[in-house]
Amino acid sequence: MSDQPPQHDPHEAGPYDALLLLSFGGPEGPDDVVPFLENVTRGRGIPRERLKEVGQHYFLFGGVSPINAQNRELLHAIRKDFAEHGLDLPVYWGNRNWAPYLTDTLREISDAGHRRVLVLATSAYASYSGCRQYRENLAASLAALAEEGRPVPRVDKLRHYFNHPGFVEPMVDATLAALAALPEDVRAGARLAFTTHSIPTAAADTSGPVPGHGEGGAYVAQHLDTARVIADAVRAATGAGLPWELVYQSRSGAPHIPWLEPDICDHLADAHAQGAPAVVMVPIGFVSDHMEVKYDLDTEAVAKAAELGLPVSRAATVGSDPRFAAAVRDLVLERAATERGRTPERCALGALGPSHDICPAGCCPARTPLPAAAGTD
Ligand SMILES: CC1=C(CCC(=O)O)c2cc3nc(cc4[nH]c(cc5[nH]c(cc1n2)c(C)c5CCC(=O)O)c(CCC(=O)O)c4C)C(CCC(=O)O)=C3C
Ligand SMILES: [Fe+2]
Repeated sequence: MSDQPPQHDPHEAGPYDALLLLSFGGPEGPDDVVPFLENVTRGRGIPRERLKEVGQHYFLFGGVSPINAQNRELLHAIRKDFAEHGLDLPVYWGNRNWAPYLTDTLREISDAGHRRVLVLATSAYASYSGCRQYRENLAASLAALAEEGRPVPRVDKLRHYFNHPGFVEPMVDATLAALAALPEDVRAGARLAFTTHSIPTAAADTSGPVPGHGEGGAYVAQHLDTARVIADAVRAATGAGLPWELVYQSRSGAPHIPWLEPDICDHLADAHAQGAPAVVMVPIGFVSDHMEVKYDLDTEAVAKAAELGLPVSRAATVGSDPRFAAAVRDLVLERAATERGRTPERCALGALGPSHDICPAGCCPARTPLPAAAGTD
């Protein structure tokens, strides 16, 4: 037991002097699509055919990804929450792959005199793509600042928040709403399909330590933990224990490289063949209803379901839910307290417990090692 009070000081973000919302970025018009895809795929060996196809997904939506508007809303929600709770911490926004670019935002942060920056990535789980790649981009941008002779702020990254109640509870409500949107006669037998981005199995197997489960596998273990919490809450709310499964979407690698399966579309076909009357798709792997949700689920998977004659509905992601904004404040205050040498309470649902604050050495390695900020290596 600690002799310190478990609460965090509700107004104290020190030693931090800024929060940076770090996201993926997306195109905002037809002319942006190709340069955006070039930014995303530089050096990643994605087949040309796949790129053409993904470009078409964006063109179908006028060349506009919803992700930037969603991040502007999240930024607004976080600033509003901080202001309402007397937390005086400036919040900035930068992206890995589109304007506002991370390097430009960090330059602004440095020029404003900030020296300790906490980073909230719009990715809730471990994995190379969801964590280290963001840290590599941070390191590259900080190196650019050093090159320009600017003061380089120290950056830390908030822990993975997949199991924070402020992330999970909005998804429980969204799942219940999606269930209610199904025709009444198929609701009772509906299946829950929790979806996330597929990644290469090699990346999944090295995605970081899992408490009590050994060295790798955090990506799948964390998703299963969140899925189970939501499924249990849905059972508690409806009295019906619906069958559920974790499935994958948005695979992009060459066919001979194994990626996590089953794909959502194959899952819909299997569920239908097994007599499932309906499926609720719950995209727990994503923070907002961006293109992977709007195209891969709402367009492609919905078309597949229509072809099968299988009723489906899709749960909303957390987006800018005030509970998520409050969770961000909680995570900031928690980490700030930890940095000040306190032992704050660390909120987490599920069986895995709160994730590590600092990524351990060798965590979610890249195929080609690059410098990474905000971690042990
Ligand atoms: C785990 C994960 C997340 C979730 C965590 C997080 O959110 O970070 C995520 C999010 C996103 N992925 C996105 C877009 C893309 N991802 C691609 C490619 C890839 N993603 C991967 C993984 C992930 N991706 C991987 C292993 C690749 C293969 C190439 C490589 O090894 O790096 C490609 C290239 C074309 C293609 O092949 O699909 C695009 C265009 C957008 C923006 C959507 C919008 O514009 O609204 C978002 C939020
Ligand atoms: Fe992606």
